[in-house]
Amino acid sequence: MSENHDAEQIRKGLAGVVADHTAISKVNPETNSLLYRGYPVQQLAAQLSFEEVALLLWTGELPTEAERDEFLSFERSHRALDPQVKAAVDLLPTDCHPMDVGRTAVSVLGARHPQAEDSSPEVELAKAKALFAAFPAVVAYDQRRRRGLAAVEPRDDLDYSQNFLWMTFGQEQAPEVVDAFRVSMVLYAEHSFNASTFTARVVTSTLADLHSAVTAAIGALKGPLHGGANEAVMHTFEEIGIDTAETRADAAVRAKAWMEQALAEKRKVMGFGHRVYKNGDSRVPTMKTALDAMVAHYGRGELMGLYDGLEAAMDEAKGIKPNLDYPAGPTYHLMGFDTEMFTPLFIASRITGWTSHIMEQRASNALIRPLSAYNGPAERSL
Ligand SMILES: CC(=O)SCCNC(=O)CCNC(=O)[C@H](O)C(C)(C)COP(=O)(O)OP(=O)(O)OC[C@H]1O[C@@H](n2cnc3c(N)ncnc32)[C@H](O)[C@@H]1OP(=O)(O)O
Ligand SMILES: O=C([O-])CC(=O)C(=O)O
Repeated sequence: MSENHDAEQIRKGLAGVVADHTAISKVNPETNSLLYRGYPVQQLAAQLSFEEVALLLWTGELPTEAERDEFLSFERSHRALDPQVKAAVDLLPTDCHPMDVGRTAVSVLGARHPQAEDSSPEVELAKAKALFAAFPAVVAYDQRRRRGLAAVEPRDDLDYSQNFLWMTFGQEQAPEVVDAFRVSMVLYAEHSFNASTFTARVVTSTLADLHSAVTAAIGALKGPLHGGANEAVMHTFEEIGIDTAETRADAAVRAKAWMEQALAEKRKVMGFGHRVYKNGDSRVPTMKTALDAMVAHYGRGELMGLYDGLEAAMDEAKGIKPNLDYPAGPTYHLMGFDTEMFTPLFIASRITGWTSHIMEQRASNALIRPLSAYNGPAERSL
């Protein structure tokens, strides 16, 4: 085929283009539902650990008790911060973006992997599991070093979510906090052909290795139109101004006025809208329940005034609904993470979805290479 294509064939942003099959998840905007391997995400978030959900995504089935226990012990024994990764992170300034730290850490883990160039199914699954286990220590250490604190060793008597929070804050957290964190991990894990997952599939389609694909996916996740929106939500709250002494109703009034002004200035407000869901994101109610629990736990009702005010004003003006990043941002804020750390938390979760897609792409590969409609100068001579 030549590159003489009609401009009408262009689907800007690949909107509405069906690029391939996937058996990993189904996003259905008509029923406002999301299934992981056939199971509604709400049920998974209510009943399963994040470790079990990870196994489901990778293998396609819920683990047996023996499979689960084997993975739990693997995960616990692969949590420690690799000294070489720590050394690489220490070379990075403490004011660089934490997504750059995450991207660098995955790249270093890839380069140091003893089977870096082996992409056989068994090795690839083992790489995915090891990355899942290793990444929390990177985020936790990065959060701590920015506060001038030393790394905290993992504890193998704690589950994934408990240990993640332990390594970050050096304290065991209340069960409701751990549970809200677990729910966020389950909800962020997988969402079909979103920009970062598609990036991972494009890289895999060239037959590159898993760590290269995940490193590229992290780059795609960083932007505020995708994963970076959870951080951006908190910046919006900060721009409006968080006043812990304010009533919920007063905060809502201020937030509404801020949103009206922002929309009048044609600003995009992060945390709202979605390429696929046009009538609300299937994951928001579950994440909002987790946020409500954190608001009650930390006694921070005024934050929900900002939340309600922005949501109502956006709905009134444009009918645009919040996406998952909207409740997730303030949830992580209440837990004590710095705002810039929110998107690396998304990485920790999405490693499961990305690596599942990498394995699916590799198992049925075709190089991803679309066409373009040339609109540069006509042929000319020097
Ligand atoms: C986990 C995730 O990655 S979820 C997504 C996280 N991203 C964000 O929250 C970023 C903010 N949202 C957005 O930019 C968009 O809604 C996207 C990129 C997510 C999806 O957008 P698309 O499907 O490409 O729709 P598009 O950006 O063209 O928006 C359609 C219309 O709605 C408006 N719109 C969409 N989202 C927003 C928003 N958040 N704030 C203000 N206006 C918006 C657009 O300005 C546009 O209006 P127009 O037709 O008058 O020009
Ligand atoms: O599906 C998308 O485009 C973005 C999204 O919600 C996700 O990746 O979780």
